[in-house]
Amino acid sequence: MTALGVDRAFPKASDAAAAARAGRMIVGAIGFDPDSPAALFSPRSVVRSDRPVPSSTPRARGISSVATIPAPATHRDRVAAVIDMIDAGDAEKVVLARSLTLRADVPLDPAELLGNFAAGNPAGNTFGVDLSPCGDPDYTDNWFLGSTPELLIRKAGRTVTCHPYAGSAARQADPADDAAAGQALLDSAKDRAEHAFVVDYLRASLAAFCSELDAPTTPKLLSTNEIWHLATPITGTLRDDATTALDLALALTPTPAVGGTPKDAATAIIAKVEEPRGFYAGAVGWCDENGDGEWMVSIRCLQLAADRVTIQTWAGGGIVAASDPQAELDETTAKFRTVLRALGATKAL
Ligand SMILES: C=C(O[C@H]1C=CC=C(C(=O)O)[C@@H]1O)C(=O)O
Repeated sequence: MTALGVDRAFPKASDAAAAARAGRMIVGAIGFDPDSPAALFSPRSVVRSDRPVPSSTPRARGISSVATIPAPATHRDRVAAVIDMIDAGDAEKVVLARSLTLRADVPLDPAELLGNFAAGNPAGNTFGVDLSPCGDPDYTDNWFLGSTPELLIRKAGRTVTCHPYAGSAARQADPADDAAAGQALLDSAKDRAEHAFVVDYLRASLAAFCSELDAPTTPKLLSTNEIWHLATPITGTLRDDATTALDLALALTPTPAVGGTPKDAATAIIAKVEEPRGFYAGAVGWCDENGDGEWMVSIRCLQLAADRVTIQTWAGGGIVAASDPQAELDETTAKFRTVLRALGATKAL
């Protein structure tokens, strides 16, 4: 779907949700903090197509690293501190993230990056959103682009679908090693527990909206080019078809795939421990005039600044009692590869 022109911006997500219920098309991005300004808007026109985003081969763009926030050792320390908090009973799961600031030698074209993301993960959900509608000057003419595997919510008529991902292992170059890494993930009690927090949350949250719900108790093993994941397809039937896709997205985000369990305790810990996430780990998508639509969890993504050479990207991982700080740091490093590949920077870094 391509949305062109801003007819009206809705920096308050609740205003956008009211407009969607009144039959307006809404597209854009919601931040990790639901109270931060949203880049949601009613477009002037929309072009819908069943065809995937055309892919392009990433070209080397002289990408260099400017900053790692926080330093890798600090991320490890934060993971250790959060494990202590979990042991003390403050939360059961907390997703901790870190970010990289990068610089390109030449200005980057958002349309070209979109094609690069599409090429890196054809089965993924490629997105590009102009963040200007949020109204914060820091985001004017900034683009938010990525290729996420994770469907927060899709609504078509009364049918809703979620496809949560949680539990990760890096893909390996050698096919036998790669298959073993996937199998080890599927067999890992720690990763199964980390995944179950997300499915339990969605089951409980969707029960408030759905008359029927199918949420399997056993996850599937799926992969992107870079990562093996545990994932569970969930489907439900809405009780009230006046509920829009945007209502559901706002009710669900952030799930424990990017926040934690319990939700409020985990997000309070994230706010205390981490730098603000901006639009990373929020949601990106659309809701049409009938309330149908699709919202993706905004991970495996970057923010391209108005200068077109400054890039910020994030990667996170779920921390549970059995997590290991070094393994969590390595997991975020592996997750950065989706973005680095789209930037043509895998070798450079
Ligand atoms: C938070 C991210 O991934 C989430 C989605 C899949 C697997 C995850 C994990 O294994 O921790 C995370 O929950 C990210 O990519 O930044």
